[in-house]
Amino acid sequence: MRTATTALITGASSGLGAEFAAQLAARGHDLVLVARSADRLHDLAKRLGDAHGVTAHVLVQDLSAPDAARRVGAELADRGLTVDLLVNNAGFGTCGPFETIDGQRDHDQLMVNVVALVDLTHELLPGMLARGGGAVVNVSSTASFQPTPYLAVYGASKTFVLNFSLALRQEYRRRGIRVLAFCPGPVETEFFNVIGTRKAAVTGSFATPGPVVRAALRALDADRAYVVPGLANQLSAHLTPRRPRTMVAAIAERLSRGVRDAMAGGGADTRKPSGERVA
Ligand SMILES: NC(=O)C1=CN([C@@H]2O[C@H](COP(=O)(O)OP(=O)(O)OC[C@H]3O[C@@H](n4cnc5c(N)ncnc54)[C@H](OP(=O)(O)O)[C@@H]3O)[C@@H](O)[C@H]2O)C=CC1
Ligand SMILES: N[C@@H](C=O)C(=O)O
Repeated sequence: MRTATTALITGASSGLGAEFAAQLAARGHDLVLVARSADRLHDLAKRLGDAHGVTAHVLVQDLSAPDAARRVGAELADRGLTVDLLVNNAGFGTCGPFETIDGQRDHDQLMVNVVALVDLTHELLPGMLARGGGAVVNVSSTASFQPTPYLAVYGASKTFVLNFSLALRQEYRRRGIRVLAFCPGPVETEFFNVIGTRKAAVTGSFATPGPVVRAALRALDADRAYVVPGLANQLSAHLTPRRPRTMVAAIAERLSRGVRDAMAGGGADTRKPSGERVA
């Protein structure tokens, strides 16, 4: 008899995704862990299986591939797995003046942050509806609430994720499906190594993954539409949309010049994380 519910988490090999996996395992969910880094996923699956007695499956997939979600769906079917909670977390950013960013890298960013997220929802939502319930957590960002000069494609990808999630929630809220847009501000993860500078965190204040993911799961439990962890992040998320859009974009450009300068050789701040924080 099937008792545990299963959560599929993309980008589970590090950062927020690994933290979602740990907190969901502690709640008793079986897991499907998706990312490219096979060794990290297998280590995490073993660790969480040993610690919490859950079953953690590993599914190695590059989500920038055009048929990534179809491959994930086919692999789940082969293994006889169904998914009750989809956490679309995998993602990365690019930054700097637009013309300095590699076009293929931006293309791949949209494939992972946007296309794979929509495609995986297409793969898994029909099964949730057929079984009478389920949930989707889409990882957006505080970058979703305004234009983000020098992170133009990244911010726009997260605006897509926010609005897609809010729309989907309205479509499915009476059919047993919860949809949450999770909009964290800067969090200490490998995100800033990948993007190339800690200056990409324009506020300069970092949270740690534990409390931020706890806030997401509390919001999911409460069936909230979206959540912005941290008071300062909430204030900026809720105040900026009330100003003229062009003014917000102009202010954002001034505040983000550190990102531009860092990518021109100004140097990244490489401070290490310490303690647990919700920025
Ligand atoms: N850290 C922050 O300040 C914030 C992050 N976010 C969002 O949180 C999410 C998680 O990022 P975070 O944990 O911070 O960063 P990390 O860099 O620590 O984790 C990113 C995860 O995404 C996976 N990933 C990246 N590219 C691909 C790919 N092509 N195919 C499959 N998986 C991929 C990585 O796995 P692998 O390399 O093994 O494939 C990794 O597991 C992202 O969507 C990010 O935009 C939102 C707001 C703030
Ligand atoms: N929200 C963070 C990333 O998405 C940031 O502000 O850097």
